[in-house]
Amino acid sequence: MNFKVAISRREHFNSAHRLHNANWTDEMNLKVFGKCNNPNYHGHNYELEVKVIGTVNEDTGYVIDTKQLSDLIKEHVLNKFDHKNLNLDVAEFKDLNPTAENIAIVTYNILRPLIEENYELKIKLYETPRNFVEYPY
Ligand SMILES: Nc1nc2c(c(=O)[nH]1)N=C([C@H](O)[C@H](O)COP(=O)(O)OP(=O)(O)OP(=O)(O)O)CN2
Repeated sequence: MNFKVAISRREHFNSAHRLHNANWTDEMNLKVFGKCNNPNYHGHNYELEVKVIGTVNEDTGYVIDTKQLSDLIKEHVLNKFDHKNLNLDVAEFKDLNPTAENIAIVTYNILRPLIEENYELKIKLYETPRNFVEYPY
């Protein structure tokens, strides 16, 4: 029997960032991004949920081992983002605004090749307890 199940792993990381569009004036940046444009950067305690949807393996009873999923996230995402300045330290955000939306897309693109091809992958990222994004939607 092919049972399709979604399994998720939650991790967290702390990063600094600044929302800024280099093609705009300072005034425009301040108008659009407000306090998030502060040149001194600011930090968030991000909560990351990685969901894998696939069929349950009859031998293991797993879609994917959560330990394996956690290790993948830690090695490939958290090592890159945790306790880093996203604008300055992370190559993916050199020319990309580190909004919650873009962090979720970058996370998806990092993990997608590492998850079995015929499994679905979904990212949910909480930037604050009240602001979160989902990709793909
Ligand atoms: N579409 C987006 N909008 C905003 C983003 C984003 O990434 N995508 N980011 C920010 C800020 O970086 C940050 O998330 C907002 O911080 P803050 O206002 O402190 O957070 P809260 O909304 O949770 O705090 P309140 O106290 O509820 O205002 C802004 N917009």
